[in-house]
Amino acid sequence: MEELSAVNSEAVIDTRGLTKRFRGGQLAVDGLDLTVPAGSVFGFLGPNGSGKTTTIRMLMGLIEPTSGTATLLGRPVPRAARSVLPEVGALIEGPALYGFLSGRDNLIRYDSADPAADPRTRRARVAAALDRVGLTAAGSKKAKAYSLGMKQRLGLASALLRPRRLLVLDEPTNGLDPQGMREIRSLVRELAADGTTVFLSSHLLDEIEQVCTHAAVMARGRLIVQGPVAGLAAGAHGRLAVTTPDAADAARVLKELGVTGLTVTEDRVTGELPPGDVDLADLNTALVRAGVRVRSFGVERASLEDAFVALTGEGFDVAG
Ligand SMILES: Nc1ncnc2c1ncn2[C@@H]1O[C@H](COP(=O)(O)OP(=O)(O)OP(=O)(O)O)[C@@H](O)[C@H]1O
Repeated sequence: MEELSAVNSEAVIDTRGLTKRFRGGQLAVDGLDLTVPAGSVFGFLGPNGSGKTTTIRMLMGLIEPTSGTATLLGRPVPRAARSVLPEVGALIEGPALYGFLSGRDNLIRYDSADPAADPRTRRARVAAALDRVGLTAAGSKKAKAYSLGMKQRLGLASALLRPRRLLVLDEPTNGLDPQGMREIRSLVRELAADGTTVFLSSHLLDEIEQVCTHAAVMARGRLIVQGPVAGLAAGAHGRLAVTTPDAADAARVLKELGVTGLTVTEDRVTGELPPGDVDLADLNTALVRAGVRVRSFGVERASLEDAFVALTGEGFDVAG
């Protein structure tokens, strides 16, 4: 595993060798060392079946690890789950809602089931949570009349009925239309701006790039890489791209200068920059000297997808 960031002493989630082997022998999570810094929006990224939900279920004390350790907010789980989980809001596998109750009454019911929740402040906390997720106007509507995005926001509201230091969201935008996705993403950004650490799983690379400050990439139960999102993408080199009517000549010159993996179309050449320090100005000068008419010249920023492919040697090909 490649570690791109220094271990944060203020880790909100920290796991060492966390492993889950299911009874059938399936190794779902394999020796996970995960460090989620305080204040981050942390994306837990991986294709379907890579072990994300199993990890989250271990963190939330829902299933026992086979081996390894985990701490949440500095305290060991599952041992200290009782004392630590009240400070953690979680949304796992979609909210359980009563369709015949209003959004507001769903939250009241949910809060009433929490022995640690103060009934005297219940109505005010429910109103504040509805307001937080933009459901004040729809609060009296029956939940069965809610769109999927509204249901998901109501689920988030249930995680926000008391102050939380950490929110754990399992695929919070799964199944939502683009508008619903945008709403959840902007809500996540707002919550993070208020100082809550958000840990969210996703199989969508662009989602992680849009909302997360940090990410960890899982594949087949193993952690491939973790660190700041900007650093992860930088781990894959950007591709040089030249637009020119003299593409074949350009490719020949670039090849001589050590550019590899060249692709040539009618008016465009792209390729991998050679390792080490390369002055792009020298490449451009060489092209011009060779009589190549350059229309545009630059390096395309590597995406997290490029990084994933570079790290695993396989495409990020997921269903759904
Ligand atoms: N209760 C279980 N018993 C046996 N195998 C399981 C169980 N739960 C999950 N698995 C297996 O463990 C592996 C990891 O599953 P997990 O649900 O953690 O992946 P995931 O990354 O969350 O994917 P998804 O997004 O599809 O939920 C999969 O191969 C899955 O089939």
